Amino acid sequence: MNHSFLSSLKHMFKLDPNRPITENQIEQLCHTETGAIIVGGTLGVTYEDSQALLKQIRMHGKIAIQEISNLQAIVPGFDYYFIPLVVNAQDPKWILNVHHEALKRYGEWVNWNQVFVEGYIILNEDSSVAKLTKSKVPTELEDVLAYARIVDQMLRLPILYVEYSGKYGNPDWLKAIQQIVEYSQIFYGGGIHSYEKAVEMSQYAHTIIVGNLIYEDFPTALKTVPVKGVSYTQIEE
Ligand SMILES: CC(C)=CCC/C(C)=C/CC/C(C)=C/CC/C(C)=C/CC/C(C)=C/CC/C(C)=C/CC/C(C)=C/COP(=O)(O)OP(=O)(O)O
Ligand SMILES: O=P(O)(O)OC[C@@H](O)CO
Ligand SMILES: [Mg+2]
Repeated sequence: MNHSFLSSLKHMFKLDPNRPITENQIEQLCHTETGAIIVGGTLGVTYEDSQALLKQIRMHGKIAIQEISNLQAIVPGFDYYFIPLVVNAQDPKWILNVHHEALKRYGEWVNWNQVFVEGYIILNEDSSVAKLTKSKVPTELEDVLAYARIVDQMLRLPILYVEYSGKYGNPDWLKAIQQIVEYSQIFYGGGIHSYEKAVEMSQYAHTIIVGNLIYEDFPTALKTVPVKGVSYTQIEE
């Protein structure tokens, strides 16, 4: 592991610019021990909504990361940018075509020290992201591990994002992924709806991400963050 910022992240919240949240709720999220706040979603993400979230996160001094999902909504001023690359997408637009388009427009202004590419494996076929990217969702572990090897060993991407968006994943699969990954930081996201689930997936992922729960059960979302000094079970680096 050679990315000190990434390796400091145990937990992150993901705010969807397309969903309503109050200023007070953002303040409460920022005052937890979460490592950073990601701004991103699959559908209906606009420049204005993303910028409004950035402003509020900034007010509370938390690290703000934009996860870019469409070209029209790239907002300058975030601390970091995460660029998804969906390795099981079947629609070529979402493999590298959209990235090519982005770099044609913005390539000369990108500060690469702020950018991390995320190799996404989409594992919930009912999620918006699976439908948008026409992802081929594996049903066998051996296929998942082959995708993980593409991200980790073949492409050497800094982040392997195991994405179950909207559904809790299979901890055995995460454990198997953890056992073969050597380089990438493992992000896990999907269906974390309690502190216990956060602890369970933190055994197998370096970083867990909580999204929908913020909008469905705010008090429980706050409770998924490890308390200062009482961290989740640490995984060996
Ligand atoms: C000038 C300046 C500020 C430059 C900085 C910008 C920068 C670093 C540019 C780099 C150039 C570049 C390569 C940009 C990439 C552009 C781009 C549009 C990439 C597409 C990425 C992609 C494959 C998107 C598909 C969707 C996806 C993977 C989204 C990720 C987020 C996600 C999975 C959210 C979960 O969805 P959610 O909304 O929660 O789902 P539900 O609705 O079901 O809940
Ligand atoms: O919304 P949930 O299911 O928490 O998933 C979080 C994140 O992985 C979505 O990109
Ligand atoms: Mg969501």
